[in-house]
Amino acid sequence: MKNNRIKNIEKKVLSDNWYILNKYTYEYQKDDGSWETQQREAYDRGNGAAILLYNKKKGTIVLTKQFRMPTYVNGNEDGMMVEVCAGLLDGLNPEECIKKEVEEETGYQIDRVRKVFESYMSPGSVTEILYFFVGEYKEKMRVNEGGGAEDETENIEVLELDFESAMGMIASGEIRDAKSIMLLQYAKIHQLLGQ
Ligand SMILES: Nc1nc2c(ncn2[C@@H]2O[C@H](COP(=O)(O)OP(=O)(O)O[C@H]3O[C@H](CO)[C@@H](O)[C@H](O)[C@@H]3O)[C@@H](O)[C@H]2O)c(=O)[nH]1
Ligand SMILES: [Mg+2]
Repeated sequence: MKNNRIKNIEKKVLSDNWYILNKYTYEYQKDDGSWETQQREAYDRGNGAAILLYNKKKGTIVLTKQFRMPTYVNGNEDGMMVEVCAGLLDGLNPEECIKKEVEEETGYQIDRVRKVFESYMSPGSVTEILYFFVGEYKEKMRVNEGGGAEDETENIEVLELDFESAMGMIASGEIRDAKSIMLLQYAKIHQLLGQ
């Protein structure tokens, strides 16, 4: 940490039930040189990785569909979310993590992935940085049905969609998950699936 305008950082754990909610109190030096005390809560659930699985020949991509409680309590009618495959690092490096998640959630065993960018997803409240990948899948790489890890009570449906229909689902509001929109737009801009 290298910001001379921040000092005396104190951390108080507000909740450590599943992930950790911390309250930070610190002094911040304003433009006029004076110091003020600030407080910010930061939810720490670790970092994550996400991937767009695509098949250039077929013009298709693989997405997941699952119930997301935080969206259900905030206007998402049935709580179901269509998302790219993603998961928390859980001690692995981003590349190892995403390959493991791809196999667990979608059933594909892929050997090559390419990192395309990284992003803080909600910098005002969540500590998480997310690493973004793209990777090609082929039918012969399917080793199981996917669906998510049993011990994590994940119930994930695997969707194989035409790339252009998925782009249409952003416009229609059927896809409204930030990491998924970012990767789909990356694929469009860089013509990953051709024109
Ligand atoms: N019991 C319990 N289980 C939980 C809780 N929160 C999460 N879990 C379980 O932990 C699993 C974590 O699954 P991952 O696949 O590793 O993570 P993810 O939830 O898919 O995370 C991805 O999407 C997030 C939301 O967009 C991203 O924030 C994250 O970086 C990653 O990309 C969840 O599916 C769920 O089963 C909780 O509070 N209690
Ligand atoms: Mg996941």
